[in-house]
Amino acid sequence: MIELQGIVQTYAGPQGPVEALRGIDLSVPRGQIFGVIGRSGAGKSSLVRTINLLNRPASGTVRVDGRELTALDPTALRAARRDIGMVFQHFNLLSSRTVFDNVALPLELEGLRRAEIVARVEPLLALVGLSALRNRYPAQISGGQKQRVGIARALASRPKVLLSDEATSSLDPETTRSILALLREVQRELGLTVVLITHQMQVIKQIANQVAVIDAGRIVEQGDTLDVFSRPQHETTRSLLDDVVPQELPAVVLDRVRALLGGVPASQATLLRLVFAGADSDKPLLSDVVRRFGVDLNLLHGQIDEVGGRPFGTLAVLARGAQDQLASTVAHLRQAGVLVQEVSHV
Ligand SMILES: Nc1ncnc2c1ncn2[C@@H]1O[C@H](COP(=O)(O)OP(=O)(O)OP(=O)(O)O)[C@@H](O)[C@H]1O
Repeated sequence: MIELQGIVQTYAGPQGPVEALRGIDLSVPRGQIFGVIGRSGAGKSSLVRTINLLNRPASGTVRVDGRELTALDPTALRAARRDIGMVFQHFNLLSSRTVFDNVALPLELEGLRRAEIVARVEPLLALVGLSALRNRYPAQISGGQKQRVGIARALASRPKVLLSDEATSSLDPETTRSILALLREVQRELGLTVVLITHQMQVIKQIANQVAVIDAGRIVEQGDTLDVFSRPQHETTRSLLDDVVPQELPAVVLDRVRALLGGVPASQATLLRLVFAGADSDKPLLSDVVRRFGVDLNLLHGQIDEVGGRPFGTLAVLARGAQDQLASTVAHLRQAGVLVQEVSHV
């Protein structure tokens, strides 16, 4: 649905040119919620604004729904942009217009008649849960409600693509959850393709089917969100993930392991970090290995969660038994689809 090829973006900075994007290739399939995560200054805003050419890249091509936007003249580009809605961190509402009139604005600019505008805006206000607040002004509603207005306005032109530039970054955690749930609902209901940029892994975890990690103007890792959460490859990904899925065991757990291991020969115990992702997390695998191989298991630490709506869990387990029992345990878990890491630095 969205194809970026060889995107380079350079700004004139006070100390010379700033290379914000250094050759980005990205392919976003139709109907996905595609998250782009990176630290401050990594190039996220530059990237998302390239998709609707709010930022025209120095080089590279942008294709949306089969049309090469970078090749269109200004009139054709204006028309093509109606297929691409955008939601902003600071909402960008007009303070002198009511909720209804903010949502209606893009339709007025398109030249639609009042009756058509009313027919489009009413259901959108219902969809975002704001029908009752239609006559309020932005100063009279909360941050979360403002973002609902922003989402309804972005949907007014019936876009196929919705871009979200840090849409939840200035909201509290609970409001963030409700706005992300709304984005997911409208994505499903309208069959949209959503590209969402964020610096919070929590946002990716809650909503994205696929994720790309951007670092210093380059995509350093991308894939299915559950795969990236299970097997992060790049240091930046691991460090961003640490907030929601601790990559190392806490010191207090390692202390407990040392206490449990007192006097046990090294060959007869192993500390395992297990990652359960997707359907595999439903199987009774741990009781299974205890029964089959006669190992002892101590559950030390863990969390069970959801990533992009699918089950995801990590567990730290101390397994004790004879060498062959331990080897069979690890092999069995791996065969069942569990990612098993043997932690050696205890
Ligand atoms: N208009 C501009 N002029 C000069 N430099 C810019 C401009 N816009 C962005 N930059 C620089 O380009 C780089 C990427 O910026 P960008 O805003 O895309 O990053 P970001 O990941 O969105 O950061 P943040 O999360 O802080 O908004 C940064 O080094 C930034 O300072």
